[in-house]
Parts: sequence; structure tokens; C-alpha cells
Amino acid sequence: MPRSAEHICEFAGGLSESAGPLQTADAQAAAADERASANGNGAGPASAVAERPRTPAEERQGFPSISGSGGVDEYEGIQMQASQRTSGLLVRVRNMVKHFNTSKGVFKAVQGVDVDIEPSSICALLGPSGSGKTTLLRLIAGLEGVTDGRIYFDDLDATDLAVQDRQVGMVFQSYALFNHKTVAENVMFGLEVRKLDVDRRKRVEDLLELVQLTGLGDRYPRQLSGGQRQRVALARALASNPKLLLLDEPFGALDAVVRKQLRAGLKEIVQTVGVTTIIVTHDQEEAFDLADKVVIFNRGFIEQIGSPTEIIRRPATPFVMKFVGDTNDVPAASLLVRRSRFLTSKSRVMFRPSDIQLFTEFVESVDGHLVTGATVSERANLGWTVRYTLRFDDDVEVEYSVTREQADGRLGLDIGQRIYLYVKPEAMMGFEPEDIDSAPIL
Ligand SMILES: Nc1ncnc2c1ncn2[C@@H]1O[C@H](COP(=O)(O)OP(=O)(O)OP(=O)(O)O)[C@@H](O)[C@H]1O
Repeated sequence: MPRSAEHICEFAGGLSESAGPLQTADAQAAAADERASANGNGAGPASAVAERPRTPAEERQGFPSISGSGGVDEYEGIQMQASQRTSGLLVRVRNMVKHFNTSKGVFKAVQGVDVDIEPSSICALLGPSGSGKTTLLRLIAGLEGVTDGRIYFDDLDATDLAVQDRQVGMVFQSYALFNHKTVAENVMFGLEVRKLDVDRRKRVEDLLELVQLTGLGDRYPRQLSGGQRQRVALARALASNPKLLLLDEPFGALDAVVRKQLRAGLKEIVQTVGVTTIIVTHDQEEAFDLADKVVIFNRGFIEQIGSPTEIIRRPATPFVMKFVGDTNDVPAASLLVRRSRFLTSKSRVMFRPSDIQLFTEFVESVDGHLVTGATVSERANLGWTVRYTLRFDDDVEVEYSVTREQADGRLGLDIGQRIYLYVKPEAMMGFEPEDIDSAPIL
């Protein structure tokens, strides 16, 4: 294998978590690390870096806090070098299909997906486990071959392009850094993948500055916190000036505080660099905070594509309604639905708890729709919120949440208390249980 191809393979494999031919290269990289450690070479040329246990504060360190509170050092914004800016790709996925042959038959992981990701935007792929998010990301990266469909990068049909020709940077959940290489060498490795004509030392310095790790180039990955290691992985992925950045649960292994810090840093970096970014995440808050466009997957299909606001305010399908945010789910024949005059041919109806209007005094109707009486049957104290269970006279129950402050004040309800509810019909959505099924399709 020519040296450059071997490097590409090692690079892609080193960043790949899942099974397949690339895993061999991943295993090789891990074995190389182990050999280096066993030979006492782990510290490498920069072994002068003092090794000491990291403090809890360092362990938690993500990006320095923007507000300056809680972070280790002050966030000073990103000093961008012109050479670090790129023009992101327009990514168009057309009728994408991916089937896997398994011992149980053909598994339909992606079933005819169309999506456009605008240049320099951030797109989040969100959905339940096994819905096809990572498979689509790997198809775009070229780590999987398509069963059917096309992928375009700007006007180029990239469907059959080799991984190394796609100008794609990748960061996965497991850090996949080379433990026997220093931070700077790890970032440099990203540069070697594509033979760019640049001052490499300067470029590495710039990238470390970009991810706020200036001065840590001589350290080894084991001397960094989890958040810092992911920042190295990000710098390495950006080293070759990719036009597309693919992130698969990049913060999945980190705690909530570090995740939030990294998220803020990532958003600023990718917007500043201008790289088109696709991120797979389980974390809805992360998706809605980061992304210009959110794609909701279920069972290999796309349920909805939209801005975070569109997805939250106008869920297109019962699945999205249920998946994003809290819902109450009641029979279509229940008292509440009938009195609200919501008409549906479906057997069940859902609505958001936040769409409940609650009265503690008797009210006959709101906007011409009858109000429904119920009794407070349970109270659950959930930290900052209090969740009440309200039971109608037909024994159908719904949940209603208020802040702890509200529950202790004006909106405090007693168990057994009679209350009156109204939900406007426009806030209701009819559905069948199979509409919200997320079991993968074999
Ligand atoms: N190489 C493979 N062979 C067989 N089945 C596969 C293969 N890769 C993925 N799958 C299956 O395809 C489905 C989609 O997987 P994928 O990893 O894309 O889901 P996901 O939405 O990213 O899930 P998660 O959030 O759990 O990572 C899963 O049920 C998975 O088991």
C-alpha cells in the first residue's frame, strides 16, 4: 500500500468506531499505542512534560467558560487566521438507501432519504437509537457504500469518491487520539492526511489556539481532560481544512457541564471556520442549540426536517410530537377530547402539558369550548419542577408540571382538590400507536 493511502486508512480507521474493514486500521493504531507504552516510548520526545494527577477542575475542563465563571481561563473569542477559513460544501443526499445483510435477513437501515445541508451551516441528525443517523453520516463520509441513491458535494457527484478524496473531517465519541503522540503530533497527523502546502508548525499552533489549547502541544492525551481531548480531536479533524465536518456523538462520553462548554465552543469554531457541519446526537438540547437545521430520523426514514423552532412549534408527525418534548396521551373518546370538540378519526390524542389551561374555580367554557373537571390525584417533586397527575371523571389521567416556586405559591394544588382544565383543539394531535413506533425495521 502506498504510504499516503496507508495514512488515510489509519486516519479513517483511527476515527471509526464501528465494525468493517477500517476496524483493522483502528486496531493497528491501538496496538501501536500499546507497543509504544510497553517500550517505554509513551512519553516520546516531550517526556519532560511533568506527569501529575489531574485536579477535579482540570478533569471537568471543557472549553473555558464564556462568562468566565466556572471555567479555568477566560474565553477571549477566536482569533481567526485567514488560512483557517474555508467555504463549506452544499451537501445534497438523494433517495439514499442502505441495506445490511444480517443473519436474520436484510436490515433496512436507511430507506430513501433526501436532505440538503446548506454551505457553512450546522445540521443535526436526531432520532432514537438504531434509526439510521450514524449510517447516513458514514455514507456521507464514504465509510459505507450506498445500496442506492446519490450524494452530491456542491455540483460533484461524490457517491463513489474514496474517503480520502472527500475533504471530510471527522470526530467520533471515543477520542481515538494516538496516545503515543503528543497533542501537536496528533493535530499534525490531520495535516499529513492531505499534503497541504502550509507552514505546518504554524498551522498546528493556529489550530491549538482555535480550540483554546495554546501551550498544551507537548502534552500527551493521557495528560488531558476528556473535554480537552475532544478539542484535540476537533483540531485534528480541522487540520486539513475540510469543507465538511462530520461529528458522531462528539461529546457523548462527557459530563453535562463539559458538554455545554464544548457545545458553545464548537458552534463558534465551525461558524468561524465556515465548514459545513453534520452532527449526530442523542441530546435534543444539543441539537436544538447547535443546529440551523434538525433532521428527525425514525426507522431509517426522515420524519421531519426543519429549523429548531419549526420542529418544536410545528411537529409534522405524531412521532416528532412524541419524540420532541413532553406529551399527554389520552383516548380520542375521553371526556377531555370530546368536551374540547377535537375531531379525529384516530384512536388516541396527544397534547403538550404546557398547553393545559388550569382553573381552580369552576369555569363553564373557554372560547366556546367546554372546560372539563378533574381531581388532583398525585404530586411528584422533581427538583425544580413539580409534576401533578390530574384525573378526569372517566378515570383518564394527564400530567401537568409547574415550577417548584409556582407550586409553593399561587399554583399550589392539594391532593383531592377539584380543578378545571381546558386544552384548545389546535394543540391536540390524533394518532395511532403504530405512528409513534421506533422499533427498527428488519
Ligand atoms: N454493518 C452493519 N451490519 C448490520 N446492521 C447494521 C450495521 N451498521 C448498522 N446496522 C444497523 O442499522 C441500524 C441503524 O444503525 P445506526 O448506527 O445508523 O443507528 P443510529 O440512529 O445512529 O443509532 P445510535 O443512536 O444507537 O447510534 C441499527 O439497527 C444497526 O444495528
